[in-house]
Amino acid sequence: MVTQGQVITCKAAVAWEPNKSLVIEDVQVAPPQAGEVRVKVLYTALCHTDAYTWSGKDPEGLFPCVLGHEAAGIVESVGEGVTEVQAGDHVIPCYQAECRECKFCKSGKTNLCGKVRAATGVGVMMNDRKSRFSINGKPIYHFMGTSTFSQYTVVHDVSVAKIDPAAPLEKVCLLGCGVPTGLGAVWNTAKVEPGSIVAVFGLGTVGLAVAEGAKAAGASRIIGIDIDSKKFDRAKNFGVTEFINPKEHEKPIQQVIVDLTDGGVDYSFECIGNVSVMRAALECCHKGWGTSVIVGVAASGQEISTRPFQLVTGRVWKGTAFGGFKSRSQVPTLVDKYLKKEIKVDEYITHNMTLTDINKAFDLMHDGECLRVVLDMFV
Ligand SMILES: NC(=O)c1ccc[n+]([C@@H]2O[C@H](COP(=O)([O-])OP(=O)(O)OC[C@H]3O[C@@H](n4cnc5c(N)ncnc54)[C@H](O)[C@@H]3O)[C@@H](O)[C@H]2O)c1
Ligand SMILES: N[C@@H](CCC(=O)N[C@@H](CSCO)C(=O)NCC(=O)O)C(=O)O
Ligand SMILES: [Zn+2]
Ligand SMILES: [Zn+2]
Repeated sequence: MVTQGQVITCKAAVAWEPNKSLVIEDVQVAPPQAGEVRVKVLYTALCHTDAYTWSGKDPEGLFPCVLGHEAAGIVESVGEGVTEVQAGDHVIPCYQAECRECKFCKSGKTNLCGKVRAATGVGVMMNDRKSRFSINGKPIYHFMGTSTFSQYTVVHDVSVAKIDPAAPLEKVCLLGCGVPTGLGAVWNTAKVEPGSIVAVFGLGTVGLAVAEGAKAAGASRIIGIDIDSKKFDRAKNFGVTEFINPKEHEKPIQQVIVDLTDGGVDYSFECIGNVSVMRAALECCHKGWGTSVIVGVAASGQEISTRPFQLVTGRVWKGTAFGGFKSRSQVPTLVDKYLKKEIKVDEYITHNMTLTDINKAFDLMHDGECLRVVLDMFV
């Protein structure tokens, strides 16, 4: 059946209102305009950032919308002027765009890209500032420029990475967010050196990927901190060498870590989204050089604080988006690394479900055993 140039009606999970169950709807997906790509999404995973926006706490959360940003699929058709991908290409949608032309892309200092960010932050496409999703004429907002909880989605051409077709899409969908974020936080943002002592706060997918990245970087000690002690056994397989549960200590966790490490860690990573933990993660760093990287996303209205003296005395506070990876250039390389068994991906997938079960899948994410749930979009 020829779909190119036609409106496609397909199934999507629509968030009509914050915190109300997602509803599987028949949505109309318009053809891609100039500079746009329509993707058949075959597999999507759920990330805690989807749950955060769905909760209503994200200032950029607009409703009704189609959430989802960790996925893999096949290009169905492309709009005018799109040269880097074509129908049939295997791709990973990238919420962090890479145009290679804007001030950010050319700076050599960041992976952030300015080309489409203003549009993706308000749920529309850049060309006409409108959505390509609708239900019987009512527009439904995009999310993060990806909206992968739909069997078909439209993305900007700067927001899609072409990958090796040999890669299993049901696995490499994870390379759209959580795993690269953790690895890149270590390799690109912190640039952890061999022999470093590392603290990882939060042992979910992102924290475990930090541990994996730190192990690969040659860290000598990788201290995992989580309020759920059941996380430790699994975390050992990702490189965590020691475990601390803050609930089992009277002293503040930063003091516990400083005492255990002769003055503090070289690098720490906050992978939870809790501003009190962000403070602890900074303050457990070694005086003079310790660097703390904020990875977790905290809700609107939340603010970080510490004594400025912590920074005056040489600690460095940083943050990372998508682990500092340049998406279109580096996601294909991560896929290749996975194919060469140089990075884990399968190990982060604890559940496989279908699009129709998406609400159950979100419930599962609050279960301590769950890392990533991958949805098969066409079953
Ligand atoms: N910066 C980025 O580009 C980026 C990308 C992906 C995800 N994120 C964010 O990273 C965070 C982590 O994502 P995830 O999927 O790994 O989440 P997750 O919920 O699976 O993991 C969080 C872990 O933190 C633990 N935890 C909760 N409160 C704690 C506390 N007070 N002290 C210690 N441990 C605590 C939980 O038990 C859990 O194991 C989220 O905020 C997500 O939105 C950021
Ligand atoms: N709209 C949110 C922004 C949340 C946020 O920081 N997102 C991360 C990616 S999380 C992926 O799971 C990010 O990349 N930020 C950089 C950017 O959005 O350009 C809010 O305002 O809280
Ligand atoms: Zn994410
Ligand atoms: Zn750019």
